[in-house]
Amino acid sequence: MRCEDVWLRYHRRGPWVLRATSVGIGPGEAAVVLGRNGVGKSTLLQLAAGVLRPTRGRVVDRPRRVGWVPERFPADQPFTVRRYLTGMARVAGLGPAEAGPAADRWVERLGLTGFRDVRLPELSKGTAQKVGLAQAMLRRPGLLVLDEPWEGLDAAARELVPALIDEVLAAGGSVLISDHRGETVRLPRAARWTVSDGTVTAEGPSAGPGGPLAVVEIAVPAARVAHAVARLRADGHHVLRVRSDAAPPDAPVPPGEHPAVGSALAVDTASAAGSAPIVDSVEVGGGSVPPTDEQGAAVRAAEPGRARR
Ligand SMILES: Nc1ncnc2c1ncn2[C@@H]1O[C@H](COP(=O)(O)OP(=O)(O)OP(=O)(O)O)[C@@H](O)[C@H]1O
Repeated sequence: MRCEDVWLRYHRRGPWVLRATSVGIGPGEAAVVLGRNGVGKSTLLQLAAGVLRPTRGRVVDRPRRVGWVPERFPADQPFTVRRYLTGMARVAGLGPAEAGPAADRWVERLGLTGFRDVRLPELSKGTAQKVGLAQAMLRRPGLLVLDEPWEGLDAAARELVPALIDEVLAAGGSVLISDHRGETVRLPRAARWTVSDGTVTAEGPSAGPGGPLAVVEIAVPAARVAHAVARLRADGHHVLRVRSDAAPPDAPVPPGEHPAVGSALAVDTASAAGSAPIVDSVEVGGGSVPPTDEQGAAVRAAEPGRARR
């Protein structure tokens, strides 16, 4: 998605909120929109999402599927959570047989099970915000636009936001996100777009010390996945995906293989220069590696330029 010389004002003779704005993000990239209150962050996000049209200029290369989570989810609609999400899944193009299960999946994932049959106007702000997140993810978006997504969320849901972002990025989507609480320190690889006086200054994502990045695949016991992911994130790594590829419990484990039952695919995307990612696989599973070694192996392998020797 690219904004090309975009100008916006809300009224014909009103002040320009954005002037001559040219910024963009590509597949697998994220940008955090920063700036003081009222400076135009939401306006920029709405232009990117296609909710607003530029007064001048244009927005190009916007993916077909955009997930848009506004700062305040408009909960004044007379539907239950499940009915609303099922309807939104249909709007997003899912068939009648897929829409209900997709809604149910996201109800569960966002901890909304107890609110399934509650009408939207009766939800608290934070719960409504979760419904907003769910509707944006019903079909994985090519561009996910999140306006202050952490606002009003409880701790469990706040933890989920970076995971959703990672999923969109890992699938080759783009993410644009505004944040005045500084929560996006959790997204160290995101570009920073600062809005000030009607203009947007973009600073590219940091390649980190040592330049090119590596993707490291690690295997951990299923019971330790959450712990391993949390520690990798706390160390500033970018967890791309968690998958479960367990052998059936009774299946024999071939000699020399670890009986690992869960794995996390960490850590980083390819370098900004567009070179292919270096992929290395480090097995630390099987329950025989103490936590410190497990973490050490993952982090060592994630260091730029050291993944393949
Ligand atoms: N629908 C609207 N009609 C008229 N003016 C608007 C409208 N929406 C926003 N504005 C004005 O545009 C400017 C930018 O607003 P915007 O909501 O984009 O800022 P923001 O940086 O997201 O603010 P905040 O951090 O408080 O959410 C503000 O002066 C605001 O009053």
